[in-house]
Order: sequence, then structure tokens, then C-alpha cells
Amino acid sequence: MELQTILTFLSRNLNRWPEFLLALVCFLSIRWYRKHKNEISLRWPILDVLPTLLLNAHRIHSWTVEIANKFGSTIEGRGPVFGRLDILFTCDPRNVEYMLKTNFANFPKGPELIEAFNILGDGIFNVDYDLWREQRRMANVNFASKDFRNFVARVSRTVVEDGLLPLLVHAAKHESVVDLEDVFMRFAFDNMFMVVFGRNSNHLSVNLPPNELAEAIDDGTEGVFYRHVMPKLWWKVLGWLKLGSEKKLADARKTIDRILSEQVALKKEELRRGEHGSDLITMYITALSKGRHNIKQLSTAKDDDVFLRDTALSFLFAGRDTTGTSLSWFFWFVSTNPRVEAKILEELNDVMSRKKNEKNGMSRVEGPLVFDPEDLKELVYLHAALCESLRLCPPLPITRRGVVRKDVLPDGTVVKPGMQILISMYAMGRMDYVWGKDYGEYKPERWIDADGKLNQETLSKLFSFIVGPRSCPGKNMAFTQMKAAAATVLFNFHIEVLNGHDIFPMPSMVLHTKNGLVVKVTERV
Ligand code: HEM
Repeated sequence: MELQTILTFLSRNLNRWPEFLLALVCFLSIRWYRKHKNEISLRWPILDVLPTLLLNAHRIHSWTVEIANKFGSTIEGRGPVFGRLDILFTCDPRNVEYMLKTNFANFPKGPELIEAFNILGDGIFNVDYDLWREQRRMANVNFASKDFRNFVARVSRTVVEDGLLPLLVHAAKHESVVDLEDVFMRFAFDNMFMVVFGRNSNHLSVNLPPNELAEAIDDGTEGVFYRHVMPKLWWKVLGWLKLGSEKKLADARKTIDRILSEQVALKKEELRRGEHGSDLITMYITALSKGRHNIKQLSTAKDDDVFLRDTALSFLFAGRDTTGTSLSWFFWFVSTNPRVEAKILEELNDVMSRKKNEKNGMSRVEGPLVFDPEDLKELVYLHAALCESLRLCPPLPITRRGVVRKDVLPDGTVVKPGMQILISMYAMGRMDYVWGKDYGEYKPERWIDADGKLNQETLSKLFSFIVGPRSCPGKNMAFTQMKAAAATVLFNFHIEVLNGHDIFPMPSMVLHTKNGLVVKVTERV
């Protein structure tokens, strides 16, 4: 009877279908909202995660922490129903360990990522399978050699003594403010350039000179970042039309190719004259000439020089921004945590006094004091403070992996070929179920055990250098460089972040600060 009434009513009002449709849409939307109101900050009908992703793009890293702490550490995003996005976001340490270590072979970087990074050519950072394995073997042998480790320590000391100290002494004397992030990016560039080519680029000098190669690498990194946020078709079209970010990337590539091929040629000339160094490029040239590796057969690089260019660029790219930004975040944390600064100073003073006693009172030295590589090994609290800032602000906040075969992750999530997996090291360092409710606090103590040594269990939770066969081979080098800079700067200078200077991460591939780290430097009495 009632149905009959409804049907009669509808047939008499058929011409009013737009109002009916609108009412139906409102009714379904309210029902959907009631059911999903707790999830509203994440998923939307039809467009799925896309609207929230766009709304939070400017604070993407802190947003991933919020959603992971709220909805769980593994989230699948499909994107709009008419799109082809199939992304899995995870910061669950069990899943990450499984993908990067236990079943490593099933989760390569994959052709999509390698194409986006093609400026790096066939360098170690940007290849998979046999070509990667062969290069990794080569890198492991080089990095493990005592001669190379001593060389890295000497380089760090040289850049601290000849570049960093004069610049800070000058800034303190003239009471000028400095952007510490720019200073540390220059510091890291000089270190890496010297490690790779054996000569100082003097980018870190009192007059802050520009450097064509450093600038081209910045432009290249920016271009690669845009390739990650734009649909592939867009950046391909920009590339064909030679416009926008792709034009900048192509220009950067030309500059990089020109400078690196000049440097490789110079190095080969030095070797012909019998001048052998301990730098990386010398090691690679020697290994290639002795035919110790079958890289030539595996690489698509048309000759040795192109392969050496790819290798040099990969190391400069991997080792500069990472160490540079780590140091600026570290100084931000320390200068805003006076308790931690006091404890680091106590440790530095102990090491310096012991050294003075051992050296029979060490006659009064004029000017700032520099720490020797041997002294750096004793600095447990400083090491812990660096780990704590790397946990909270990992320089590479996110990495990506593809899937070769269907698989099930330890938390039960099914992954399939075609899926892109985003692993957030930034969120991994801020999960309350891993680090406790105080995960947002800067507490170096969590890295030290009851015997005053570095806590091995906590160290195993640090994913900022990732884990497994592709974990960072430059980790020890990075700690040597960071400790050399941090110890010497903190012992000799007081760093004060300018009042009102706010600091937060920029949405980029490397965790740069949005506005730099502007500080006032004064010499400690
Ligand atoms: C605080 C400093 C550093 C951090 C946090 C860091 C972190 C990382 C991370 C997370 C990766 C893996 C990237 C991925 O697979 O997507 C990586 C790879 C790599 N890093 Fe570092 N890195 C640092 C410094 C350095 C330095 C100083 C070097 C210099 C040699 C270096 C050389 C490399 C290389 C060559 C790779 C590629 C390894 C491979 O694919 O087998 N890194 N690093």
C-alpha cells in the first residue's frame, strides 16, 4: 500500500528528478560521513587519499607521523578511482626489515624510480641487480680499507681546520649572522669532493664563494624531486618541450657532465705522472684498469669515463646533502636544549683535559682547538646526540621500492607487482609504540646503556641509514665528518639561533630546513 503511494507520487513528479537526485546524494553523504567521521582526515569517496594528501603537502612528513600514529603504520592509498595509483605507505619496522633485509630480492628500487633518477646514470645509488651487486662489492672493499678510513679522517680534519674554523672565527669577530645550514652544506661538499677527487674545492671559505658543480647538483636534485610529485606524463612532456623543471634539470646535467669529465681527466693525468692518492676515483680507475670487476660488461655507460662520472656524482649526491642537513638539524636541537649542550661540553672538556695532561700540560695554544680523529672515538654522548637528531630528522625522510612478485608482509598486508611502496624513515623515528610517548622529545640518553656505552638495542632501531644489503655504506664516514665538525664548533663557539627564527622541514627529497638555520656565533671564553 505504502509502496503504491510512493510510486504514484514519483510518477506524478518525474520532472523533478534533479531535486530527488540531490536529496539522495545528501542522504548518502550524511550516512557516509557518520560512518567514517573518525577517518575523515584520511580517505574521501571517489578521490581516496588524494584530497588529504594535497591539503597536507606543505607538511607532508609531520602529516605521515600523525596518520600513522592514528590509523596504523601501514596504509594503502589507491588515489582517485579513475587513476592508476597503487601505493603502500609503511613505517612498521617489521615490514621495513622484511623488505630491506629478509626478502630484499623481491623489493628492488625498480625501473620507475631509476628512470626518475636517471641523472645519476649507472652509479651505485641508481641501479638494481647484478650491476648494483658488483658496485656494492667494490664500494665495500674500498670503504673497509684502513688506508681509506684514515684518509677520510684526515680530510675531515683539514676541512674543519682550513674551512669551518676560519669562517666561524670571522663571523664571531664581525658579529655577523650566518646561515649554518649553508655553512654545513659547503662543509659536506668540500669533504665529499676531497674524498672523491682528492683535492679541496674550497667552497667553504670566509667569502662564501659560489660553486658551479654544487649549484648544478642542487638544481638536479630539485628536478628529480618534481619528477616524484608530478605525474610521469607531465614531466615527460616538459622534457620534450624543454620547459620548467625539466629544462633546469637538463641544464644541470650538462654542467655536471662537463665538470666531472674535466675532473676525471685531471685525475687520470695525475695517475700517469705517478701521483697516487687515496681518493675514491683513484681506487675506481685502478680497479677498472686491472679488470678486477665485470662492471664494463654490465654497465650501459658507453666507456670508463662515463661510468667514473656516474660513480663520482652518486657519491657526491649521496654524501653531501645528507651530512650537511644532519649537522644543521643537530645544531638546531642542541642550541634549543641547553641541558644537552652542557652535557656535550662536559664530555668535550674531559677529552681535552685528558689530552692536555697526556701531552704534559700542552703549552697554551693560541686560537680555537681542533679535535683529532682519535679523540672523536671517545665521544659517546656526542654520538648519542647525533643519533637522536638523525632519528627525529633523518636527512633522507623517505625511500621507495617496487615489488617483483606477490608477497605478504609480516603485518599481513598483501603486496603485488606494480605497487609502489613508500617507506618513511621520518615516521619510523616517531612512532609512539617504538619510541614511547616521549618520542617527540630530544633525549640523547635513550641511546646510552647502564654501562655508559652506546645502547645496541636502541641502535638497531635507527633506520635513518636504512638496513640490509643496501644500507648506507657511508655511515661511518658520515659520523667521522659530523663528529669532527660538531665537537670543534661546540667546544670553541656558542651558537644562538636568532630570536623568532622558526625552523621546520621543507617538503623535498632531502630534509632541508624551510628557511635555513640563521644563528649568531660567539667565541667561548
Ligand atoms: C648522515 C649522513 C647520511 C645518511 C643519513 C645517509 C642515509 C642513506 C640512506 C637512507 C640510504 C639508502 C637510500 C635508498 O636506498 O633509497 C643511503 C644510501 C647510500 N649512501 Fe648514505 N647517508 C649518509 C651519508 C653518506 C655518505 C657520507 C656517503 C659517502 C660515501 C654515503 C653514500 C651512500 C651510497 C653510495 C648509498 C647507496 C648505497 C646502495 O644503494 O647500495 N652516504 N644513505
